[in-house]
Amino acid sequence: EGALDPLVGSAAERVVLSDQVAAAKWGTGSPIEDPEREQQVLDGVAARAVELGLDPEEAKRVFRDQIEASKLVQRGLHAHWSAHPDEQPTERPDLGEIRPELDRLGEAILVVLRDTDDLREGASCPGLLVSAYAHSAHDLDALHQTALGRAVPLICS
Ligand SMILES: C=C(O[C@@H]1C=C(C(=O)O)C=C[C@H]1O)C(=O)O
Repeated sequence: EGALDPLVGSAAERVVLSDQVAAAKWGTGSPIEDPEREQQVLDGVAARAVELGLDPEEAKRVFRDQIEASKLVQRGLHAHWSAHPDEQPTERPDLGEIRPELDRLGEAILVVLRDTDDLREGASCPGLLVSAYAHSAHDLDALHQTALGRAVPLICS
């Protein structure tokens, strides 16, 4: 497995978990975008980055992309479900149970960001990133591949 596979794999897990977020919000009138929760996520990321010895601004930049990727999935699924009512979710997951899972994935992403700090500055990073993307995207449909592409462009610093 390549050196960036764990990092891109965790970003892919976050993108896939966003399906549950989309289902939690579907039919409730809750907007996909929740700026207050985004700010909480980013504040938590910055604080944890400092503890881990990561540049908090860099960590926040990476997580702004994770958030955009999640909203891309949610918007894509809501559009799909509007057009294909037979594929709408039949159960509504509890957002309050999904967000702690997003937080756990966020922690995993921060730890692997720290573990790959030197590697991500090196000349080999773009090649490793493409290879990790290919491995993770293999199992994803087009929407989730697009979202994963949105999630990882700032990984090589
Ligand atoms: C994932 C959610 O949807 C959006 C994306 C967020 C994220 O990726 O962390 C946070 C808030 C929302 O703007 C959510 O509401 O939890």
